[in-house]
Amino acid sequence: MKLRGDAREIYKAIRKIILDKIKHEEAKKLLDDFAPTSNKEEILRRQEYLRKGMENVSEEVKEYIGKIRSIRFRRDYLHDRVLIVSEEEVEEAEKLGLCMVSTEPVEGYDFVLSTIGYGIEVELKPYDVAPELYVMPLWENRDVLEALAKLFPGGVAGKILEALEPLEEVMRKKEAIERIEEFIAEEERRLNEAIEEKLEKFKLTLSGRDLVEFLKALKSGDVDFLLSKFSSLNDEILDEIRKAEERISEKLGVYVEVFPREYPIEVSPDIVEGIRRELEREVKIELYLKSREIVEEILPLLPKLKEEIKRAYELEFFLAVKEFSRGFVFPRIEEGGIGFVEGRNLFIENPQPVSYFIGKAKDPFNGIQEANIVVLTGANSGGKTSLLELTLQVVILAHMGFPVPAKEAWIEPLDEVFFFKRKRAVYGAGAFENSLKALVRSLKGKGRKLILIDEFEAITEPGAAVKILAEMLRIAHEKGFYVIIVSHLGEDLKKELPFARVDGIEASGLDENLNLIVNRQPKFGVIGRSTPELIVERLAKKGRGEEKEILLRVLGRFRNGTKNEHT
Ligand SMILES: Nc1ncnc2c1ncn2[C@@H]1O[C@H](COP(=O)(O)OP(=O)(O)OP(=O)(O)O)[C@@H](O)[C@H]1O
Repeated sequence: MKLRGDAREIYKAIRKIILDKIKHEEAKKLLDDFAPTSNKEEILRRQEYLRKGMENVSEEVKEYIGKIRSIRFRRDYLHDRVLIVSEEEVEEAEKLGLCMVSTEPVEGYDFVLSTIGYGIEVELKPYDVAPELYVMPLWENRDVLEALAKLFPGGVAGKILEALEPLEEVMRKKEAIERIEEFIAEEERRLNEAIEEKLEKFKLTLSGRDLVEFLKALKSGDVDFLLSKFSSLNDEILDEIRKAEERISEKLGVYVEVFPREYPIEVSPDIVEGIRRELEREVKIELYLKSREIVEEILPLLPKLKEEIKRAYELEFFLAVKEFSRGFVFPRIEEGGIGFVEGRNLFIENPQPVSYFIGKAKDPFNGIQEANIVVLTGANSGGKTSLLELTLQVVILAHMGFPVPAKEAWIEPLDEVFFFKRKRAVYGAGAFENSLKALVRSLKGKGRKLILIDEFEAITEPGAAVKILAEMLRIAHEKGFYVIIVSHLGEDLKKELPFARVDGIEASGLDENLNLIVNRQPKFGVIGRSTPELIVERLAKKGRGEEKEILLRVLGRFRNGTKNEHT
């Protein structure tokens, strides 16, 4: 279905309301598949799809959907390994583009892979040469897998999580190695403090008798005795160092000798760096080997994982549609015009529900004049424009295959929908000419059309407007188009077009806050008065001083005028 004139704006506004309820771009994209269509079967197919989708989705999944992200697997060039192959295999190996390829052993790599017996034996397959490229993105997105496992119990995400479990230990090591400087610095400080304390104590506990013996030994040159006095201290220091190293090793998962055996204890950055590099190398190999084991289990599950992520986005989409269309109804798709019962304008907060139809008078409109051309008249600010918009909302959503904001609705599939918004009252030839052209264009050709026009007369004088509109509406009538036109010229148009129905929205007065009391529900077949006197009255009551006087005089003219009409 084609959207003409300002109808596209309404479509965009509806889309925005729906899209604002969706977080993920991937889920937002699903709405693109719901562009309005004139194809009845397609509309029904979409209705069925949405009906089922909304039925099966519940609020509880929201929490998990929020955690879903697409998991991207990237082909990286890995600089930590070299692949040694035979001359014949070089081309194939290089094509993999995963790491350095050589026909002979080369120095400077953390580990060596080979098809010809130099290092770790591999086949020339990407998942053999670089299994981490498959495994690591999954490991890094465990939260996504966990959310998917909750959304689809028994699915592949849960299986992948299980397969990843053996990685836990090596990943813990890897993380610890990244913090090795921090661990060592902390232990170094602790050690120095502990030793300092021991030295302090040692000095304090040297008794007078010890001192006498010490001096005696010094005199006699008894070195062994002297050293024995310090050896217990030395043992204690060594013990502290060992304990500190044990604590570090526990964190790293391998034993490392970090500290020099002398006081004060100070580890040079070079040594830390050396230890780190060595540990990293070990962990890389371990990670490679573990990944290789895991990748075999995981590879066959990846296509299904992609599907699960897609389904999660679909759930998010269904959830948004469900939220958007709470209290809505799927319209019946049938011939004979457009109608809705208790329609609620999406752009108005807490709207008064309005029922309306054009074309055939189906239940509950039985007995009301049927017409393809309807003139909507009535009170200023009564809700005429809003009713045109509501009609558009219902029509557009119905053609999207969506539920519509009403209790009941039916729609004849249309080829084109035109909406001509009220243009500012500019009497310039340009505005008039353009609007006229647009209106004429809408009447051209054939097809099932709905044309909504908001106060065309605002841009020309009423006399001319009646002539133009009467003739145009007659053409629309002859062509079987549906037209709803908002106009204050109801009386004149009714005379010219007996086949048209004129409906009216009425204001019955002002409430205590001087707001217009309007029944937004049009009365069928009744010309609605535009009640400008109520606006004058409102301003008169609100006004002050001379302004008030002027307005009261104008109001008086209305009252007298009315009296005169009756007498
Ligand atoms: N069904 C409704 N429920 C509640 N408020 C409504 C409803 N329809 C319209 N309104 C409110 O009434 C006001 C006037 O609506 P609208 O512009 O549609 O009136 P109008 O008849 O086209 O006015 P005008 O004669 O000035 O062109 C708006 O603020 C709108 O939000």
